[in-house]
Amino acid sequence: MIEISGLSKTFTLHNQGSAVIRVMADAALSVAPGECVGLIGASGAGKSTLMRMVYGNYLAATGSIVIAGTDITKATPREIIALRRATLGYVSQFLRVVPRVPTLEVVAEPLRVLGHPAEEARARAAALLRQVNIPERLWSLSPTTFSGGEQQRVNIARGFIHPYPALLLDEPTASLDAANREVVLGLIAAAKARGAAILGIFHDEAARAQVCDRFVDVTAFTPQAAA
Ligand SMILES: Nc1ncnc2c1ncn2[C@@H]1O[C@H](COP(=O)(O)OP(=O)(O)OP(=O)(O)O)[C@@H](O)[C@H]1O
Repeated sequence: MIEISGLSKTFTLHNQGSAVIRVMADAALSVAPGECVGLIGASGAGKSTLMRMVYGNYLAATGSIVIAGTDITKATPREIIALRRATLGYVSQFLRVVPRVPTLEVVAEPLRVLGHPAEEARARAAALLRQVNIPERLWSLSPTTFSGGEQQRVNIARGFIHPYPALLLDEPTASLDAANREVVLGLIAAAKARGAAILGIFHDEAARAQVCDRFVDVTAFTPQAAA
């Protein structure tokens, strides 16, 4: 479902004499349907950079990232948007939303843009918000004033509302208490059971041991190690 090969990345620092730094060389990994692969490696090894390339936010210098048949390194912006709508979900640590949109609508939105009727999308959003323990009195408010943990749970509800075939998770349990952490690990397990291919960064070792089937150490892709 996710096939990465020969992937390398350089950053050009335009404000520092156009210095070019190589941060990744010849990265390769694959994630099969129903599998959760955890990215590990020291701070600065390139985990976030790799995730951003898979989501299409960072350009690759060389190589390919094929997701459900589309090579995101060569896709047009329109193709990337279509892939993100239907196929490739992403749950980041932080919620970014348009101000003043109620929480229920924020969570329902991914289904709305896929053409699901408003009532169905809202019902599904309500069920997920209940599951991640966001009190109903908050659903009509914008999540911008919510606590860190509440915002993260809204983000998780939004990220799991559509059954994406491929899912990227960046620290999905970072600011959660033990009970909510278990809820999120349950959502991840359910996504795997329905066949999602999941690539994640989890600093929480117990969480990653519980949901990951295997790990890829990105240190192996740093240019020094590859040289
Ligand atoms: N936008 C950028 N411009 C220049 N260098 C960058 C940029 N983003 C990342 N880097 C560099 O790429 C390398 C990998 O960073 P990255 O954030 O991917 O590491 P990480 O493994 O996710 O670290 P952490 O666990 O601390 O989040 C680092 O040396 C970093 O300085």
